[in-house]
Amino acid sequence: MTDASGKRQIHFSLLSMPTLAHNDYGIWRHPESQKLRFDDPAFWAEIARLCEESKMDALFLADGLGITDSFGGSFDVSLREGMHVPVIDPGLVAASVASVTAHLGLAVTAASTFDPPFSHARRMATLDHLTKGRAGWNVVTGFIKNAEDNYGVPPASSSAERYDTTEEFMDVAYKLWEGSWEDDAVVADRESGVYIDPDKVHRIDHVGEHYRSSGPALWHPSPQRTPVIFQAGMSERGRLFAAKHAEVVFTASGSEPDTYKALIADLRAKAASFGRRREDMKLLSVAAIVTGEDDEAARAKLATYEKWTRPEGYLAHVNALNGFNPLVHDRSETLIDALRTDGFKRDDFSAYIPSPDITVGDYMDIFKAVGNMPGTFVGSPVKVADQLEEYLAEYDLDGFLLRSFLYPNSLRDFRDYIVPELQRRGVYRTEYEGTTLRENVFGVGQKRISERHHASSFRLAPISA
Ligand SMILES: Cc1cc2nc3c(=O)[nH]c(=O)nc-3n(C[C@H](O)[C@H](O)[C@H](O)COP(=O)(O)O)c2cc1C
Repeated sequence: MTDASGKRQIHFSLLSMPTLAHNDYGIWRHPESQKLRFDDPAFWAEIARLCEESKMDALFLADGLGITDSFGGSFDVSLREGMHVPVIDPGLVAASVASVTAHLGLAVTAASTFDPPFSHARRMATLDHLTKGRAGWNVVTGFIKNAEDNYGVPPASSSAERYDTTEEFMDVAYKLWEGSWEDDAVVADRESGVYIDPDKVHRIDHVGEHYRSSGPALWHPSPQRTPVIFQAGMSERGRLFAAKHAEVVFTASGSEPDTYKALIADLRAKAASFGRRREDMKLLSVAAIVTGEDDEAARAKLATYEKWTRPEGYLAHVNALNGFNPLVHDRSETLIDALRTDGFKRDDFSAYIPSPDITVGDYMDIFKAVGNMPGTFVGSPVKVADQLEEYLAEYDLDGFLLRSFLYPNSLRDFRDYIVPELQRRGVYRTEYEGTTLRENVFGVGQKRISERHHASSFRLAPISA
């Protein structure tokens, strides 16, 4: 999106998780950290308000439905580090901040693998109602073995198979959101006493390979109907899925520049092959900002974050995503050799591995010096704003999914230092444009999913804006 002067507008959402440690391992021990309160609604109210005061598109909440046993086949590292455990239900956390915010989108991660589409579609519609159109859904297919065991679902034979099943899950959900109730089904006519016009509510009668659902949807259409779809597919199949379904795609900026550029170009090309336009899909890159009054203040903050960081959590987290365990290799081995020994193909390590040319030891050290992690911007507001603008232009991105090191201080720094600087440059909103999440991502008037999106093929009739 550009403003009247044609400047590329930057989008931000906060990447968080209702757990102790997500992308901030060990920093909960910082004397000013409030992260131990991750189960306190007052904590989330403060975080949500800070996001809204910073005019972010959304608070994005990650989730995982099992404990990872990344290292050594036990839960010990995850438990010791509080790495995504305990984790409370992000959908309920999102609902708890609905009434303390008025503009902020609330994007919730939910896996397609464990719940039937009907109950998921109902929960998202409820969130969209409670927020008056600010719900988002981060579609994940679930990759944690313990989650499959918890839910008693048979393990998928491959990630591609999970995506295939998820395709059908999406269609059932779209049918329920878009194709069950007509816009004017609720008449609420006091005179006749009729609340719903029965002719305007329809069964969906879905019978597929994996799911059956008759409908009608049990809920009336919410402001956005389909929530804004977020997704982070990185594999070939995952990118194809993102290109078809995602309205906001976020990518981890962990690769070599050329690989990362190719990944972004590929996502855009794949989206075009589904008949979607450049502006129909926003691409965000995961980033972290450490800032203060000047460079020196920012560096001093970074030093305290690094003092408290525990790399074990990062290593276990990344391992859970990419399956690579550096601890079984010699520190002097080059990363590319280690990856090849472990059976990785070049394509597999595009996302979470900064450069295959470094050694295994260098790789592990990145997670100690968190300031050196890819996508980390450290410095004065002017320096960081320069870097953010350059980064977006260089990689053809639309914005950032921000990690926060120190809760809530890093968010206050973003609000107080970076937001005014970007606004001064005319590249960041000073007020929310619309009332729904989709409008704030795509522009006023775009409450409903685009007619170029696959979901719209399930619509019953022309929909009033
Ligand atoms: C920033 C970011 C956040 C993610 N959050 C979650 C999450 O909360 N839950 C989850 O199961 N997967 C999450 N993922 C994993 C992705 O959904 C996806 O599985 C991963 O990027 C690998 O892509 P692939 O499935 O195409 O192999 C996240 C990925 C990224 C880059």
